[in-house]
Amino acid sequence: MIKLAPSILSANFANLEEDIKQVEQAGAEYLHIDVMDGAFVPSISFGAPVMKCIRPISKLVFDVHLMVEEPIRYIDDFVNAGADIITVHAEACKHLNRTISRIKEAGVKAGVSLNPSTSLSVLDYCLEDIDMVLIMSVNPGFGGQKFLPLAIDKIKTLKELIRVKNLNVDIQVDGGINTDNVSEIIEAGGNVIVAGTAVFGGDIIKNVKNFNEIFSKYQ
Ligand SMILES: O=C(CO)[C@H](O)[C@H](O)COP(=O)(O)O
Repeated sequence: MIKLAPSILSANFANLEEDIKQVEQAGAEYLHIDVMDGAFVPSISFGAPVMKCIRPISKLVFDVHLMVEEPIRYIDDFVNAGADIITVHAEACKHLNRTISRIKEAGVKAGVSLNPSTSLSVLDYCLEDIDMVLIMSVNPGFGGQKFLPLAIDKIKTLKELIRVKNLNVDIQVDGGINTDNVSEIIEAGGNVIVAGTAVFGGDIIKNVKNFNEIFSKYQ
């Protein structure tokens, strides 16, 4: 199943409730929540208190992408604020194994994200323990960047690795995705598609429906 995860980084923060309701009404399944600390990435976005405020207004899967140094420090905060999935960057964790264990002990799904230049080999000793890999197709920190084509081979290789090991791990792809390039990403093996600008820029309901129409060809 291919799923759309609209990234609220590109939503209108003065109108967040309405924007979230629109993506939900239009048929998105996840809400991608980009948390940036101004250290691991240059920007600062928002933290668990904001997420706690939006949790009661939506039944979407809250898919939290922690772009923060040593995310282990914030796992309990985001679990208490209503996260369903917590994804951490391999590059940001001193102790990745411990961080994954902490997420799973807290009762939510665990994801590991890789920057564009990070090798898939960092997954060698954790792929069996996680629910999702997030392949960054831009350098994290900003919405509205151009998709990096190097992600395609990476997705294909990861998909094959998951197949050979007979695992049930989602491949999420994030950055610069729109209705023109999403088919190539799905054909490479991506099944959780993050889109910010291409969802929240313009007519939100129409944008979500356009993505879902493309997804329906692969279901
Ligand atoms: O993680 C991110 C940036 O670090 C964003 O989720 C990502 O860039 C999505 O935005 P867009 O679809 O506009 O590229």
